[in-house]
Order: sequence, then C-alpha cells, then structure tokens
Amino acid sequence: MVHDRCIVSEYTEEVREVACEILELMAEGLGVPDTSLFSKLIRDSESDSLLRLNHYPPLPIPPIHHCTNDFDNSSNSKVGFGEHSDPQILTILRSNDVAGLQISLQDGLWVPVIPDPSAFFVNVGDVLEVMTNGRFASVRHRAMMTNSQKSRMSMAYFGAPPLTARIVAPPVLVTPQTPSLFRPFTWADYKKATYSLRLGDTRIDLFRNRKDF
Ligand SMILES: O=C(O)CCC(=O)C(=O)O
Ligand SMILES: [Fe+2]
Repeated sequence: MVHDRCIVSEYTEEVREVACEILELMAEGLGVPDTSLFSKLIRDSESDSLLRLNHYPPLPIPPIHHCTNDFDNSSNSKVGFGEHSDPQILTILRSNDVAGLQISLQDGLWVPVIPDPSAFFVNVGDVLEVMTNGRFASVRHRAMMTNSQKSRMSMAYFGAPPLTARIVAPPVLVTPQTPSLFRPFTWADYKKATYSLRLGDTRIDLFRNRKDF
C-alpha cells in the first residue's frame, strides 16, 4: 500500500532529524569541533539505518490451579526480546502504553522503563560508545512479554553509519589521560564480526584495546 509506505518513510525521515539534532548537541557538549561528526553518518545517503517494528503478544494468564504456590501470578512475564545493546549510533524508540522495556544497570539490576506513547526513548548504540571513546556508554536492555490485556508494540529507528565508514573517536576525545579504548574498524567489520556472536554477547568487546578493566 503506497500510502502506508509514505507514512513509514515520512516517520523515518522525521525521526532521523530528531536523532541528528540529539547527536549534534552531544558533539557540542563533548567539545567536538565538528558538531556534525556523528550526525553526518546517518544523514549520508549510504547510511545503513533501519526501522524495526516489534510486537509482543500478551502472555496467557496461567490457570489458578497451576499457580497455587505462586503468590503473585499477575506479574508473570517472559523475555520477548533478549538482553542486548543496540549496535548502531543512536536508537529512537516509541511504544504504545504497554510496559515491557527494561534497562540493565551496572549491578545487573533490571529497571523497568515506564511506557509513554507520547515520548521518545533514546538509546546510545555501540558505535557512539566507540566514537565518544566511552564517554557515552551503550545501554543493555531487553523487552518482556507480560500478561497485560494488550500487546506491546514498539517502533525503533536505528541510526547507523554507511558500511564503509571508519568508526573512530575524534582526536579531542583521545588524550594521554584518556587513551583510545577501541581500535578503529568499519561498520562493515563490526557487522561481520558480530554475526558470529549471540544477541546477548557484548559485541563491542571484540574491538576493545585492553580487557584489563
Ligand atoms: O520493544 C522494545 O521496547 C525494545 C526493542 C529493542 O530493543 C530493539 O528493537 O532493539
Ligand atoms: Fe534494542
């Protein structure tokens, strides 16, 4: 349907602009002289960005006699989208009003993100972690299926570089005090190397200079 396709591409263009503005503010905040350093990668006509639609159907409510030892059978949940960090530069996520998204803190605690259909949720991706030399860290997250009455629906725009782009932090973020945490690679190298890993593996570690911290 041509009309629906137009709406999806219009949404993608608008949300790319949101991502670019955020990336320009981040570059400015970090003191990067070229504030379009990150955003120009996703504005590039060869950018490998994509839009993903996720649908998590509600879990059936377990019959009472199966849960006689379960004090809280209303909070039954199952992983719908396994733990991972988004590999690209920046993710702009929207969802309906059904809960499910959780982010992982350093201590391994899963923190639920309150759903808000009027908000954008912004995730730093692995590439931005490398390009900011670790100043911004990609966030580990997952999505749960719960027994709410409704499906959770989400729509994620992943701003990505062109396949041939060299992923490296700018000189201003690499100093004797903050040496380069990662070795340079292309987005194609990253995608290729990560095909051999599972979703939950920390892919960025493949390109880390030192593993002793
Ligand atoms: O559905 C969600 O909230 C999370 C989706 C997600 O993490 C992804 O598509 O990468
Ligand atoms: Fe994700």
